[in-house]
Amino acid sequence: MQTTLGRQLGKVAPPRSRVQSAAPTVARGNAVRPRQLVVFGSLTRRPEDGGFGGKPLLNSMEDEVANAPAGTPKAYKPPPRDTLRMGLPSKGRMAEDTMQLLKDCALSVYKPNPRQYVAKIPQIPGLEVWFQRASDVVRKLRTGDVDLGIVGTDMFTELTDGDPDLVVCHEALGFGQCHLALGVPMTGKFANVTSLAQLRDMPDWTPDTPLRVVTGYHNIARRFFAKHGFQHVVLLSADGALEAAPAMGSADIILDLVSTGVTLRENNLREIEGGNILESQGILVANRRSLMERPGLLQIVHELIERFDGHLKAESFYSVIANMRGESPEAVADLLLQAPGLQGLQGPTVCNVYNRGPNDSAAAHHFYAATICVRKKQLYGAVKALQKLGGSGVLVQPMTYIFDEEPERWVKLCETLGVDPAQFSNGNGSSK
Ligand SMILES: Nc1ncnc2c1ncn2[C@@H]1O[C@H](COP(=O)(O)OP(=O)(O)OP(=O)(O)O)[C@@H](O)[C@H]1O
Ligand SMILES: O=P(O)(O)OC[C@H]1O[C@H](OP(=O)(O)OP(=O)(O)O)[C@H](O)[C@@H]1O
Ligand SMILES: [Mg+2]
Repeated sequence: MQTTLGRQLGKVAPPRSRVQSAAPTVARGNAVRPRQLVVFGSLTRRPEDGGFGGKPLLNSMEDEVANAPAGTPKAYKPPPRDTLRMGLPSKGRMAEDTMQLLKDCALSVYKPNPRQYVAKIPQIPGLEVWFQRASDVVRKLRTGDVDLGIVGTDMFTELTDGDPDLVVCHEALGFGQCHLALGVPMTGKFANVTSLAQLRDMPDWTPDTPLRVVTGYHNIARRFFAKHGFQHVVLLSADGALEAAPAMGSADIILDLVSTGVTLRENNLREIEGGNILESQGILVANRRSLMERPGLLQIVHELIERFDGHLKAESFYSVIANMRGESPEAVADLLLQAPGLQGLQGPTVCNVYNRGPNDSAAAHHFYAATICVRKKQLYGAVKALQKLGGSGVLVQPMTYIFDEEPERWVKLCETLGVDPAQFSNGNGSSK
């Protein structure tokens, strides 16, 4: 997608003089859409620029579908297959975190060797795992070459543009948390720019000297700047280390992922008010048609949601057992139910402790063991409260899973798809 010039410049933007502004269209991949407000840099090749040797570049139908704007009728149909497929990121932090999540959910991904891109999950026999770059997971979900996938919200939003053929089955997998934001220099002409409105209203931006934004998220950027009334913007491309571009002079500002904020800060950039565009984390996405037409896929999604939710919910709780003095189990339960933070999820479990006094004599006090779930953040307060109520021998254990009767997300997904959740619950699914 880049010209020779782009490659010579190490994939970062061209100097301002080479930027073509005020072009009437914006291109991404092979999709061209008319737009007035935002222009693009000369590094992006348009289909009408022609291909090699002056001949137009030909694209496969699969490629057209993978990169088409949302809502485009899809002519491509994936080759027939009997297997069910899940795409997972093949490298980088998303890959590691995805594998960790599956491991935490007692799902082992069996990959005979590291360079092989297909794997099995023995606990879910009908499902093949295919490792792909995260962006390709999204593209293959769109074409239907994979049925399920785990990616970041950022990538999903950038590449699908609200495509109704894809369905988000789990929107918060608890890893890869970051946000997409503008990074603006702290010094120079930006020294006093602390908000989006101030950035937009700077007199510097004209058709000849547009605001140069370097980003890997052109679709999101185009929508964002148009929505916020920016008149003269040029989007430039780079594959990494974007934070260097303003200091290098090859861009004015950046639009990139931020997590700790260290990279921005170390490159003398800062976020501005109104410049946080999108919150992102790992999500589970499915091809809608696959969900409806491929036998067994919904059962697998049900199982994945149950396992993910069971694990993610458990992560924020401890199981706490305390020996409580009391007249009866009911009296102990009453005591706990009245104390803030000691009710557990649905109420405490209280049972007998068969204790003896010294030398096998009768015990001076009768104890009951009360078990409750306590939020990790509230643990210390809960222990103190238990002690105040006469609790002793307080045991704290990590939780592995908390399974609800039916996860809310699953019920919502069934509603979205117009299917009855009851037909998939309890024993009808794949292996447990
Ligand atoms: N700093 C970050 N903190 C949390 N999540 C991130 C961060 N950077 C990227 N991600 C998530 O990881 C996904 C993949 O990012 P990216 O393509 O940059 O790969 P990577 O894992 O950083 O590896 P590399 O950049 O070396 O290819 C992003 O789409 C985003 O969801
Ligand atoms: O806010 P922080 O915690 O500093 O993280 C933000 C950085 O992380 C990502 O880069 P990555 O490390 O993936 O390097 P890359 O630019 O080569 O992709 C992202 O593109 C930012 O540069
Ligand atoms: Mg990266």
